[in-house]
Amino acid sequence: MAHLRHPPADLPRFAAIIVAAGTGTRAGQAIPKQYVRWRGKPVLRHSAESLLTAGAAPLVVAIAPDAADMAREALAGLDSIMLIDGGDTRRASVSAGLEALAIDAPERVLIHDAARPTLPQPVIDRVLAALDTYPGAIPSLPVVDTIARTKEGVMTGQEDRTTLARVQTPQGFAFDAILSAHRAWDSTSEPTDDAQVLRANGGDVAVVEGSTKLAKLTFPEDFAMQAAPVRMGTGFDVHQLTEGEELWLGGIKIDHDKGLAGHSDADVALHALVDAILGAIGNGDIGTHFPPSDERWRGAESGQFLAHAVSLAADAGYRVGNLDLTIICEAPKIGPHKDAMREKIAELAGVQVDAISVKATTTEKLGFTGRGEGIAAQAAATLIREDFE
Ligand SMILES: Nc1ccn([C@@H]2O[C@H](COP(=O)(O)OP(=O)(O)OP(=O)(O)O)[C@@H](O)[C@H]2O)c(=O)n1
Ligand SMILES: C[C@](O)(CO)[C@H](O)COP(=O)(O)O
Repeated sequence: MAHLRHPPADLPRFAAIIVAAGTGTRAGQAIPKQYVRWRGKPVLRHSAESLLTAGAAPLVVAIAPDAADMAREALAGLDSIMLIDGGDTRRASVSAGLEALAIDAPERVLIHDAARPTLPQPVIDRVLAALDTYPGAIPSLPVVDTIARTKEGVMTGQEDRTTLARVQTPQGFAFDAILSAHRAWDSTSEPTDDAQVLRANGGDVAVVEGSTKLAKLTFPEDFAMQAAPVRMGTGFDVHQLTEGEELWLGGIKIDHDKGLAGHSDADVALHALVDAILGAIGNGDIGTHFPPSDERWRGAESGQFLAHAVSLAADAGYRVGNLDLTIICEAPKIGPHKDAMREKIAELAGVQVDAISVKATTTEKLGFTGRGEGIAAQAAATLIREDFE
């Protein structure tokens, strides 16, 4: 496994360290979490492949000494990998990786948690680009929740979240700067990341945009979403037909004597599709993400709701497989508009038109749809795990 190769000339040159020597105690899996199969392959292999594809050479992987067989199996067939023994803490594992690289020191190094399997190339690019200016760079996400200070179960204050960020890996460094910083660290305390180590030694750290896809697998529930290669969800919605409103259905404006009433454009068909997608990823419903109490969504085009649901599915590791929609009304006639709706929905969902079905039915003049008081829609969605062929 120690066949080192150089990256193609057009790729940025850097070394990388993946720290994979932890026990994964909080994840509660039968084996350390970095060796658990996740989205088709061991957790560790995902980011190893991403870093190698991005041009990391060599890629040092710090493992627990008793996990060598699992590590070799997880990384089988990958070139440019150096397996080394990690330490008792994350810091010690990183230090061991840096010392292994110091023998033939690279200019730059990325340090990454094995526990963050999905590593988008644009994040690597942003971190490396920041190293042109700074000795350190970290990907981060904004804090979206209120951050409270607490004592004995009672809130005692709050932080100004606009000054805070959630820090991820890979963290990038000028190699000599991070090696010196680790060597100088006072080992009576443990840093939670390497940016702290660099800053403690006087190095500036740039903050670049991270990715929700980089989420760390920490607890058992973080593994829950990964099991199924295909997930399905259903959605249902109703809006009232009233005079003086435009009629939007399936992303298409239809000439009709009445339109649907609602906080947004009231496109009942797209709303049912949004709920079907959110249902498939277990992420609430349209009201959770676009509450009617929020003035931003007054009169909003529902196409943006569908596009957002698709992006949430992508964040969870899924793409749309197919969408099946049934519109329930006496009028207008849906048939003449079906193809336009299919095309619009396919565009919003990022799939081919043949993955979209639009059907319509009446309720034989029964009930509120039969009396023309409203339109209902129901939908089913399948989502396919991104790595599933
Ligand atoms: N002695 C250690 C401890 C942690 N890590 C690595 O540091 C990363 C981030 O740590 P964390 O998610 O906390 O992993 P664990 O320490 O394994 O988890 P836990 O705290 O639940 O045991 C992981 O990829 C982990 O393998 C490491 O290389 N060496
Ligand atoms: C390095 C890190 O992933 C940055 O967010 C994080 O600090 C690791 O913490 P852990 O407790 O070792 O998981």
